[in-house]
Amino acid sequence: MDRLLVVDDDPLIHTLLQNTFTRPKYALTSVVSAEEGLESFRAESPDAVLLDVRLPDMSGLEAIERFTEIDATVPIIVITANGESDSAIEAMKLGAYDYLVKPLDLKHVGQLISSALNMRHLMAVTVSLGENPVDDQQQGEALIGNSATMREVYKSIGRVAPRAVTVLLRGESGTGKELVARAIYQHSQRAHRPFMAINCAAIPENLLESELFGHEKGAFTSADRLRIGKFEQCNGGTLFLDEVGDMPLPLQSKILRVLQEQRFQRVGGNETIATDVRIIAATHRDLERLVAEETFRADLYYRLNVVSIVLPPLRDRIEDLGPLVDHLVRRFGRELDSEVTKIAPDVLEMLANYPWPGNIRELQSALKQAIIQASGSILMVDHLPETIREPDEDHRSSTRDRRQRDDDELHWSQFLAENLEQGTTSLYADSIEHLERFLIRRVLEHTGGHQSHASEILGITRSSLRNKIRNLGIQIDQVVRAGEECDDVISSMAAD
Ligand SMILES: Nc1ncnc2c1ncn2[C@@H]1O[C@H](COP(=O)(O)OP(=O)(O)OP(=O)(O)O)[C@@H](O)[C@H]1O
Repeated sequence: MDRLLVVDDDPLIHTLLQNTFTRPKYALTSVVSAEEGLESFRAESPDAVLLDVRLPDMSGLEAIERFTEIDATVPIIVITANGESDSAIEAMKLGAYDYLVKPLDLKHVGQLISSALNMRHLMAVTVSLGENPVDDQQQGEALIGNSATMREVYKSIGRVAPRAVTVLLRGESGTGKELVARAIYQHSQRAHRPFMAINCAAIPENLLESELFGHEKGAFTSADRLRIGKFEQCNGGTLFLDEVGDMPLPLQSKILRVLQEQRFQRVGGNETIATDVRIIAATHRDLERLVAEETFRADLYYRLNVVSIVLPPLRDRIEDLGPLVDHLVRRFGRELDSEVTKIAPDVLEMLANYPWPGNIRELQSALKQAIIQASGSILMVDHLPETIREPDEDHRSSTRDRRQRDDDELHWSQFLAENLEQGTTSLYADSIEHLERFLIRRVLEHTGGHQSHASEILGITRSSLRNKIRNLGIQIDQVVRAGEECDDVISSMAAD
């Protein structure tokens, strides 16, 4: 149940909202003054606040400051009268989540409350690491998995979270990048400030710029009022830029400037605005390739890639499948009110043979479908979706294809053709270097960037691996640095 606090001296607003946001989904508390609102805020820790800017005992702006002093992670939606857009903007500069104009449009109110609650959920629901929760009723979310690569991920989270550095999360879709971003935020010194997320691939280019940086009134045809963007609103907090590889080039320059100078201008504005936002970026894209194709700025890539964490695909940490399945079956069993409590042994075997291109998100969906199909307490192979039981040729050959793709990464034919064409006299040495770069990148990917583990697999010393990484100009080594080496990098970044 989500707890909403409404602070407004207008009884009609209370009646309207009380009739709309009802139990069991919402618990709504209504008060008529700022002081009462503050008291209830302290006592009941609501998930979102609707706050009138005109209150009898305190200005709306002062009230926002007082609320955020108590807890800046609770979204505040400001209610204004028509013609009070200036106070609404000031409120947003102070960190209000958004604003509504009276008379209230209930559909809009509902949308705004739902997105504010989503944001609150990202901040407030704790992400624990490497847990295999036995307590079915436990609140919060967990990054499940104790494989070596996931343990490296947890260590990296612990190392980067408290430092004032930008972090790049890499990994296929559904591998848990958003969960990791939240874990970093929750373990950071900014945990008591806002966390906001924006999916750069989901918003059209022109809107994305406004969403991030805001716009001045009249900046473009539909800009009928000034808008505060996420960089201004999230001041002091953490901004999660999901799918950063999909960000259009012009915006990449603006992001680079914020990263370098912590300054930006609203769209259509001249004023330079200072902000203090920690960025956590994520992508499933091959940024190196995008840089080579000139669709991603190399300078932004270097700036983002200093500290990065690679989330391994599920098929490369199949030892985590058992605990994940246990966790998800318990969770969905509970949510779907199902009797299923166990899984037949051949189910796990079948799941382990599937390549999971959609990773954990796909596993969740497959298990949910299976639980819906199941009638007794045991989940059987027949309950699994057909795509898992009888993967088509694409999926069956996925492992083979993956190997093939990796081999393709070497681009042997192209590499040889180009070199022969150029009349090279160092083909042997160049080919070995080409192969070495591929090999080391591949192994580092496998170990989640862990160099000691990679040197063990390669059968070379750690210092030899380090030299090769340096000489070959491999960036992937920044994935997760082992031990004190990582700390050195992070400390120097922190000082940056
Ligand atoms: N290690 C994990 N343990 C438990 N659940 C996980 C784990 N990793 C991911 N999940 C769950 O899988 C789903 C997808 O995770 P998430 O959204 O973090 O992935 P993502 O890498 O950000 O995906 P995308 O690139 O598509 O945005 C979420 O519901 C998340 O809670």
